[in-house]
Amino acid sequence: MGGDLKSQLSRESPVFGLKVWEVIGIAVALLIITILSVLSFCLTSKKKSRKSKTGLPVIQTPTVSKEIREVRVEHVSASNFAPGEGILLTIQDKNNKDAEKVMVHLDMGKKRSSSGRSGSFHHLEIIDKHSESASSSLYNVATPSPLSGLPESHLGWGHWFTLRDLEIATNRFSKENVIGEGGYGVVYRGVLLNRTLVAVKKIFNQLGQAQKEFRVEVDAIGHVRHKNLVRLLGYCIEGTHRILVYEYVNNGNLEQWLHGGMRQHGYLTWEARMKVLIGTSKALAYLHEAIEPKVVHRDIKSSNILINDEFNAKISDFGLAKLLGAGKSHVTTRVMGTFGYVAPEYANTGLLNEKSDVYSFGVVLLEAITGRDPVDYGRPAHEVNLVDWLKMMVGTRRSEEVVDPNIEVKPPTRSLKRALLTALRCVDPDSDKRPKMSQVVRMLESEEYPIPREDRRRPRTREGSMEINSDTDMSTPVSRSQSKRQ
Ligand SMILES: Nc1ncnc2c1ncn2[C@@H]1O[C@H](COP(=O)(O)OP(=O)(O)OP(=O)(O)O)[C@@H](O)[C@H]1O
Repeated sequence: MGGDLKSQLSRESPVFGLKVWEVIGIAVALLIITILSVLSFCLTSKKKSRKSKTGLPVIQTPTVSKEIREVRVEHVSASNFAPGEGILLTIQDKNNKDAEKVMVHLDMGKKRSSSGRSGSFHHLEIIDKHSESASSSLYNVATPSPLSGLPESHLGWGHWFTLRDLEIATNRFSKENVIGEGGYGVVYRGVLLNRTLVAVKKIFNQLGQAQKEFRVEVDAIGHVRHKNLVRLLGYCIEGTHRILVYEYVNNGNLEQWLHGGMRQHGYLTWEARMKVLIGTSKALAYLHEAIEPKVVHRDIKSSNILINDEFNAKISDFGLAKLLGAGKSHVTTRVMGTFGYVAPEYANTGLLNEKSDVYSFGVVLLEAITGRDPVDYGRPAHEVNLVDWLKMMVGTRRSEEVVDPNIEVKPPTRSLKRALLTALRCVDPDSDKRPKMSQVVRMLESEEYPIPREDRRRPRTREGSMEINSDTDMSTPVSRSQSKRQ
C-alpha cells in the first residue's frame, strides 16, 4: 500500500514534466501564500475604514523639526476655541532663541478611549507664516508624552496624566508623600517615570467650587511662563478626580521661613527676603500687565510664595485666580482670599481688580520686614493688626524698631525705608492710589527710592540706575545654621 502511494507520487506529471509530489508541494505553497495575502489585505482595509468612522484624522509622522521644543499659546485661553478657529502659536527653538510665530487651526473631534476617558482631540494644522499655505506639518496632538507615555494635553500645553500615572508617582497618594493640605486639596510629592520631581495637587472631591477652581487654575496658568511662577506641568481629569501636576519647588515657602516652619535651617537674611519679594513683584507685574487676559491671583500670601534652592520666589496656588477680560476694570465675585491679606475694598464690596493683589503684596512685604503675622491676637491690642501697627510706628518715627529681631545683620536704613515706604503705598486704603506692580518692582530695585532728604531739591537724573539685581546669587541667604531644605 505504502509502496503503491510512493510509486504514484514519483510518477511523472503532465505539468512541465515535474513529478506528482513536486506539483502537489508547489500547489500547497501557492495556496498558503494566497491565503496570507488575502488576510493581510482584509486587515489593512478594515483598519482604515474604522479610523475614518471616528472622524479622527489619519495620524502621520510629524515632519516638525526635532529642534522645536516649546509651543506656547499666546493671548488666548485654550478652552475657548470653537472648532475651526485659528490661534497664534509661538514656536521656540531653544538652541537658537528665535521664536517663530505660526497660525494654527484647531479641528476638534470627540473620542472615547478604551479606558473610558473622553476628551477633545485637536488636529493642528500649521500654516507657514511665509507661504500662508498649509504645510505638510499635519500632526495629531495625541502623540505619546515623553513624561508619561500618554497622549499630550488637549489644551495645547502640558501633559494629560492618567490617575494610574499619578498613583505610581505618589506611591498611591501615600501619607508619607503628603507635603501639605490647603483649602482645595492635598499636595503630594511625586516622582514621574522619567524621574522628574513633581508636586501633585489632588483637588477635594466636591462638585461645584472645586471643579470650577480646577478649570480656573488650568486656564490661568496652563499657558503662562515666568521664572517666578510655579510651572503647571499637566493635569489629570478622570471620573470625578481633578489633579494638577506642578514643578516641585524644593525649599519650603515664605511663611515657613518667616514663622518657624524652617527654623532648623535658620532665618532668611534681609537680602534673601528682598530677593524673594522682588521676584514675587515681578511675577505679579507679569500677570497684571504683560499678558492678556490679565490674571488677578486673589490669594497672595506668604504660604503661596514658594522658594527654590537659589532663593528665588515662585508664586503658587492660582486656584483663586480670576481671569479679567480685555477692557474690564474689575469683576464682581464672591469674596475669597485669606484673612489679614484681603484688600479692604474687596472685603467690603467684592469688587476685585489687580489692585487687590497689590494690597496683599504690601502685607506680605510688611510680614517679611517684621517677621510678624498679618493678624496676631497674641499681641497687645494696638499690635494685633500688622498694617495699623506699622503705620503707627512709621508715623512716630520708630521705623528701625519694626525689623524682625531674627534678622542678625540689620538692613541699611535706606534699604529698610525703601521697603517700608513701598509696602505702605501698596496697602493704601484707596486702591486708586496704590502703585501698579511694575512700579513696585522699580521702587524695590531702585537705589534712589526713597529719594534721600538732601537730594530732594535736586532734579532727579536716572531712576533705578543702581539696580539690586534680584537674580544675584547671595552667598549667605540664611543666617545661623544653613540654607536648603533637603
Ligand atoms: N509646587 C510645589 N512644590 C512644593 N511644595 C508645594 C508646591 N505647591 C504647594 N506646595 C506646598 O503644599 C502645601 C499645601 O499647599 P496649598 O497651596 O494647597 O495650600 P496653602 O497655600 O497652604 O493653603 P490655601 O489652599 O489656603 O492657599 C504648602 O505647604 C505648600 O508650600
